Amino acid sequence: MAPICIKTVLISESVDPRCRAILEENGIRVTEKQSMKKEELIAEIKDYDGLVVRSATKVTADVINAADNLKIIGRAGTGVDNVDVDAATNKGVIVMNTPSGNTISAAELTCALLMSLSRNVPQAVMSMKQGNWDRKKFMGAELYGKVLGIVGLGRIGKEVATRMQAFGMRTIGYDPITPPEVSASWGVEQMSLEQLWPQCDYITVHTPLMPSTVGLLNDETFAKCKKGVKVVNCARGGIIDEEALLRALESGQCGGAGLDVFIEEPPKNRSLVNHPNVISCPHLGASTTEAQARCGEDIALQIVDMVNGKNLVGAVRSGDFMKSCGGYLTSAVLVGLLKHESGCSANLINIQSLAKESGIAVNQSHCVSEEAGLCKVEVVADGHSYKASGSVQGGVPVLLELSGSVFRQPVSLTGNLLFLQASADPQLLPSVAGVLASEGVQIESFSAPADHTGDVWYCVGVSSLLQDLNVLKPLVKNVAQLSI
Ligand SMILES: NC(=O)c1ccc[n+]([C@@H]2O[C@H](COP(=O)([O-])OP(=O)(O)OC[C@H]3O[C@@H](n4cnc5c(N)ncnc54)[C@H](O)[C@@H]3O)[C@@H](O)[C@H]2O)c1
Ligand SMILES: O=C(O)[C@H](O)COP(=O)(O)O
Repeated sequence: MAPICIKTVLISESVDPRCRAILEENGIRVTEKQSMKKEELIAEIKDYDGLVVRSATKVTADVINAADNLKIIGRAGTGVDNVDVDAATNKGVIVMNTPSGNTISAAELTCALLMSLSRNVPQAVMSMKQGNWDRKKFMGAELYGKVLGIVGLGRIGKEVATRMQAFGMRTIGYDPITPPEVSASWGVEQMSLEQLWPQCDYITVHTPLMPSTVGLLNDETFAKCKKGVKVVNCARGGIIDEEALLRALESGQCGGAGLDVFIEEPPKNRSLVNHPNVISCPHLGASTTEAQARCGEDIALQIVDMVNGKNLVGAVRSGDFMKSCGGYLTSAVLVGLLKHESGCSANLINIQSLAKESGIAVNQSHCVSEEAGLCKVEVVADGHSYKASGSVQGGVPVLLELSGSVFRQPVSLTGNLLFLQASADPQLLPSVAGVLASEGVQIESFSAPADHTGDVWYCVGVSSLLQDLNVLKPLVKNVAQLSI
């Protein structure tokens, strides 16, 4: 991938000092400013190329749109629900996280809450501190032989399962993505939620917060559970509906809850926190020295790798399509087509959402090809069809064919590229070179197709993009440019 220039980074939360040190060792100026109000952040962010946050900074569309230079939002941790990823993507800002740095810590806190719920440890501690010695009130129940339902069998769900199996718990679970045979290999039997609810003595949720997981446990689903079921939420506030939980605790349908996260943090409404059968923490899942060291270090290294054009690790959405050859090629073709059509500056990160907004339908399909790794993309815009095929060679995405023109050599999709469609003419290159020179642009490479019949596509590597593509229009039938 092409390097991205990051000279200044704002760290807006308490992130491990290794993060700052690594960024500074790599020539990036770092400012740390914590607990800023929204208006302060909006005023501050204008000057920075990068922002590093944890979960408390709300990186809303207002903040992103105020950030004229912003290229990267780094989340030192897992959840990016505090970042408006759509707004960032539309503005061409990469959002990246460090999803595995705090997995063990979050899993261990979940296990601690499960154990505390079974033996009323926090309540007993409080009672002791008040001078009591109450052995009857805090009668517990063993975890051994009980059923633990795990909703969300990703990184944390898996670690919780294997730890709680050591206590003799039977672990069952549900995840729409993790295949049942995979979770079975670490001892979790998968089933539908309808089958899961009535079997569980304990339920723990480990999904992201998204429309399909909001209120997974609600009045209706609590009613399907065993009376007295105990629940843990160490994932995100709202996956267990807070009002339904309170009702279930009051009716005894829920026997206890361990909560590390809340819809509003800190919660203004303290009804759950103050309930005698609730034990809670102020979002401490990732608050260990080890997790913070990993996340702080990882996010800094990921930013440095990106700056050096080495790697794009941890990118949340842009990364998903940029990591694949098909996604890269689709984005590159779209940037070429739309760069001068859309009012907003198009780049490889935001182009797919800009295209969607412009009503351009992009269909990516995969077909089995004899040439492994070959990828073909067709973009239909304004009734014209543009087809490209490419692959990744030595880690570099290359273009092999553009709308019927098969290039003699693969064209590296890096740097500033000019695509020209014209009828084959030996005078084309000198004429184009003359126009480019008069615009102060040098030719760095030239790729011609193998077959010169009819209108064909050429690719010209240039020192910089042209201010106005119209200067080439008298010489060519079609022209597009992009910077990668
Ligand atoms: N309390 C904390 O401090 C803390 C720390 C780390 C992570 N977290 C949170 O924990 C959660 C899990 O993190 P992770 O790293 O395991 O994520 P992950 O992406 O590895 O796993 C999430 C799993 O949820 C599954 N899922 C998605 N929709 C689902 C649904 N409707 N029903 C069931 N499963 C569904 C996904 O398929 C995935 O396997 C996230 O919300 C994350 O933000 C909290
Ligand atoms: O999603 C996460 O990584 C956790 O919720 C931790 O958030 P924190 O970095 O604010 O502790």
